[in-house]
Amino acid sequence: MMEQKFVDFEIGKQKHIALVAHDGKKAAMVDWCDKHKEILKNHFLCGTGTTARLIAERTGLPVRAYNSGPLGGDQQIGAKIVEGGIDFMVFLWDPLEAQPHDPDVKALLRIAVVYDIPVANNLATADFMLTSRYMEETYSRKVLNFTAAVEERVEKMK
Ligand SMILES: O=C(CO)COP(=O)(O)O
Repeated sequence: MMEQKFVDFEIGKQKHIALVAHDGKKAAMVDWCDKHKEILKNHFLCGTGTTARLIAERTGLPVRAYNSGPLGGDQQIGAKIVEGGIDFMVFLWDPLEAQPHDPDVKALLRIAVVYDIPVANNLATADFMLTSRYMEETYSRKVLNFTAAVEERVEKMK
């Protein structure tokens, strides 16, 4: 039997949301979280170190804090996406400021696409996502079947 190229991963009704913002976007992120805290409180929240702390302090919501972005926080969140522990992300990256950890930023954005998780990179998209009917439902995201992909690659490399 031909192996499926993609497999379904379910995003539950309760989302595992990563919140990440560059310095120039932190105020906007904190304001946005405060404005939407009645919705956000129904989900599991996490974020890069500084962003998570600022959101938790302003809103009173529990936000699991990973390392600060430039110190590996983006990579930790990327790893969690790979493991299936994060399935929704608001990442307000700053288009007007160079980042020392730009490769990590790119890697996180890339892995979010690979794992087909909803990602907002600006407030308008974040608003659309948060008011989507899928916030109240489960959603089936499509992820490349890595078992089949590895099998195929191993056969090819032999
Ligand atoms: O740099 C970041 C994302 O790339 C954010 O990290 P902090 O939330 O620790 O500032």
